[in-house]
Amino acid sequence: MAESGSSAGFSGSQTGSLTGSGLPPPRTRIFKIIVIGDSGVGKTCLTYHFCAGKFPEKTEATIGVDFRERLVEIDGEKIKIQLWDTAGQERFRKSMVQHYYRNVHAVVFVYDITNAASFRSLPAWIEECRQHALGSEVPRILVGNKCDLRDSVQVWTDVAQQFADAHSMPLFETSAKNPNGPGDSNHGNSDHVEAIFMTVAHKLKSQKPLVLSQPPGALGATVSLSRGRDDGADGARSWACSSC
Ligand SMILES: Nc1nc2c(ncn2[C@@H]2O[C@H](COP(=O)(O)OP(=O)(O)OP(=O)(O)O)[C@@H](O)[C@H]2O)c(=O)[nH]1
Repeated sequence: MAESGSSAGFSGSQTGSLTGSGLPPPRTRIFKIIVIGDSGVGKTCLTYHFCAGKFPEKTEATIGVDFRERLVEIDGEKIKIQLWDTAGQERFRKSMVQHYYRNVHAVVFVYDITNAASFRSLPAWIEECRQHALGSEVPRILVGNKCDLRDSVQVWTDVAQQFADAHSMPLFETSAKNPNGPGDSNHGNSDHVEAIFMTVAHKLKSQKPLVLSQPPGALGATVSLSRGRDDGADGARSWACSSC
C-alpha cells in the first residue's frame, strides 16, 4: 500500500483562511502509532477494532503496511490517532521498514497469549526499534492479545509482566475479538482495546507540546512538523521539538 505521507505531527495547512479571531484555524495533531509483532498475533484485528469498533469478519496477512485513523477528542483537543498496522511476515515488510519508524510517536508491541513463539520474538522486535534509532522518549506498550482463548494460554501474565517490567513498558492483556468478555483483564469495564490506544494517546498528549522553530519569513508556507527526529529524507522539514 502507498504511504500516506502524513508522518508529520499535524494535519492541515498553514495557508488556510483566518478565523473570526484573526488566527488561523487550529490544526489537528496526528499521533503516529506503529503496531508491531509476529504474523497472526492480531495486529490488524486490534487496529481495526479501535478504528471501526468491531472485529473484522476476515483478515489476510498484511503486506507492507495498512493505515487506520480515528479522530478522538482529549481534553477538548481533537487529535487524529493514526495506527500503522505493519506486516508481521518478514517477506512483506522488508521494503517498508524504514517508513514505519519515520517520525513515529509511539510503539505498540503485540504478542499472542496462545503462542509462546510470538512472545519469544519480542526481543527481536525491540531490537528492530533500536536499530531504527527510536529514542527512549517514544512511549512503548506491550499487548498480549487473544485473551478470549484462555484455555489455550501459553504465555502467563506473570511471565509477560516480568518482561514488560524489564523493558519499562506497561502490559495490557486483551482480546480484539471480545474485549469486554471473560479473560480480558478489563472485564466488566468499558472496551479494553479502546482503553489501550486511548492510554497511549493521553500519554502522548501529556508530553511536552511540539514547538515550532520556524525560519524567519517562512510564514504562510505549507509545513509539516515532526517530533524532532529527521532522517534527512525531507529537506523541507525545518521543525524541531523543544523537548528533544
Ligand atoms: N480468538 C481470537 N482470534 C483473533 C484475535 N485477534 C485476531 N485473531 C485471529 O487471528 C488471526 C490473525 O489476525 P490478524 O489481525 O490478521 O493478525 P496480524 O498480526 O495482523 O497478522 P499479519 O498481518 O500477518 O502480521 C485471524 O484469523 C484473526 O481472526 C483475538 O483476539 N481472538
